[in-house]
Formats: sequence, structure tokens, C-alpha cells
Amino acid sequence: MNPTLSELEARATRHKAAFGGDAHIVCDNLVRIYKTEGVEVVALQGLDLLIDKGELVAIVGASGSGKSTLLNVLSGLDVPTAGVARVAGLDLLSMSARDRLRYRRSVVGFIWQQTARNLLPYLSAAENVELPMKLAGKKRERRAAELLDLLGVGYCANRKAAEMSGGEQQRVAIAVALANSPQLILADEPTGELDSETSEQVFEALRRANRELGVTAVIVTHDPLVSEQVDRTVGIRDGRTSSETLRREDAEGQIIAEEYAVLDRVGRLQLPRDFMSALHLERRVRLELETDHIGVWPAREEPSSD
Ligand SMILES: Nc1ncnc2c1ncn2[C@@H]1O[C@H](COP(=O)(O)OP(=O)(O)OP(=O)(O)O)[C@@H](O)[C@H]1O
Repeated sequence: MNPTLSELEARATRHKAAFGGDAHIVCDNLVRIYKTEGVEVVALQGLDLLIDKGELVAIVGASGSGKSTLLNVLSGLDVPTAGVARVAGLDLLSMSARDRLRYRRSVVGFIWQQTARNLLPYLSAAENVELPMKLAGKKRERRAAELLDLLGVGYCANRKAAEMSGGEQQRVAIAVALANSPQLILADEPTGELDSETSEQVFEALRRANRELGVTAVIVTHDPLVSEQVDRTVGIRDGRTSSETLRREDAEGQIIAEEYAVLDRVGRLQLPRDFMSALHLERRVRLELETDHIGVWPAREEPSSD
């Protein structure tokens, strides 16, 4: 017997609810199109991404690949054009303005690349950390000091931004982002303006926040020092997730990194550009299913018509 319309609707809803399950961050076929002066730029072209609660993930990709767009969507600053974006069970597309404000105040914390953008210059480090708590109507006297201590900048509590180094300012910025106990922190090139030694300290502070407070952390970065030290690095190309590198420790304590291509739900994957050019793969490829892998070959030369 053919299913009724209501059965079909129920099936479609079940299918949707299943994608991502209880992942902390779910991006499903996410699309963001910018329109400027009649020209459309597709910054995200059906991006899929799942991140579990408590993960520390780096996002890498060439300039213009869509990394900041993704972070702006996850931070609630920007609304995608289509698809699904869900954080901690909250739907970022259908959220009301009031819920969005609450989301940005207490579910997510943000750290920008420009050190000067993260802190108010006329407030001390401790006052900067207290500010988001005050705005959310919370007053927890000890928390600012505790967070600054956790991130190794307790000694900066009474200093203003101009009296701190770039690395100290970024660690205070992490404390500000953590002030309202968010579930997720997002950092856009947090070490972009810093030298390698200072970068290491800032990354270490992010890692400590992730491990000790259990907060999920997503870091957009060009810095190999960051991207090569996380358990999972997601590569974005042309507005889609194209690769993932997973790192694990083997029995001898050596870190093993394995790079994977990402297969989306309908079976699409992006072949690395250097693989494509090495075998002159273009437009059409021949696929063959073997017992434990799939072979990909350049298409045979088309027989000429004469
Ligand atoms: N507000 C905007 N209006 C129009 N186009 C935009 C806007 N923001 C981003 N874009 C375009 O969307 C695409 C993705 O940009 P995005 O900033 O997300 O890339 P990115 O990977 O973060 O780059 P970078 O590493 O240089 O910061 C680019 O082509 C960019 O020019």
C-alpha cells in the first residue's frame, strides 16, 4: 500500500532529525550567498560539518574559502541563506532576535584575530572579564580572577590593554569569551598577529579552557603550530568541507596524523587538486568498485568521429 501524505511527512522529519544525532555543532548543506551590487558570491556551498561536545577542532583553508563566514554563522552574527546550522540543539536559522542575543551572550564566546578588537581599552583585564557577566545580569566576584589565573594571566588583572603584550591580551580575551560559561568558543585566527612563542602560550590557554572547562572549541587558523596540535583539523575548500586530518597517539606515544577526504551524505567528495592534476583528471572519471576500495581513473580518450 502507498504511504499516506502524513506518513511521508513523518518520514522526512525523522530523516532530518537523524543527521548529526546529538552532535554539538551540526551544519547540514549550509549555504551562504552574499549579494553586493547585484553580484552574488557563494561563500558556503552546501557545507556539512559535525563537531561533538568537548572537541577542539581547527579549521584551515585558503583565503576566501569560507572559514570566517562559517564562524560568523556559528557565532550568531550572520544568518545563512539555506541549510541547517544547529549549536547545542538551537536552530541558528529560525532563532528570534531575542534568542539570538541570548545565544551570543551566554552560549557562545568569540575571540578575534585583532587583539585590539577583543578588549575595551579603558577597562582593566578583570573589568573586561566582568563586563559580559554584568550584561547578562550575573555577578560572580571571584570568576574573573579564577579565569585569568586558569589562563596564566592572573598578574594582568589590573592592567589595561595598552599595558599588556599581544599574547597577554589574547589570553585575557579568552577569559572574556569564557566569562558567561559558554558551551562553545570560536576563535578567528587568534594567533595571527603573534610570534611563535607567544602563539604557543595562547594556543595552550585555549587548550586548557577546552580540557579543564569542557568547552567545545573551534579555531580558524593559518598557523601550523595550532592546526598540527589539535586532534582534528577540518579543511575547507570553495565553501565545502573537503578534508579532515585526525591525529592520535600510537602505543609508543608518537602522534600519527591521517588525512581523509570528506564524503558528504549524497556521496560527493572533493579530490585533492594535486591528485587531479597529477593524473589529468577532468570532468569525467571512471570508477571501479573493488572488494575494499574504489578505483578512480582518467576517462578513456573519446574515439574521434572520423
Ligand atoms: N560581507 C561580504 N560581502 C560580500 N562577499 C563576502 C562578504 N564576506 C565574505 N565574502 C566573500 O565570501 C567568500 C568567503 O569569504 P571568507 O571571509 O569566509 O573566507 P576566509 O576563508 O575566511 O578567508 P580569509 O582566510 O582570507 O579570511 C570570499 O569570496 C569573500 O570575498
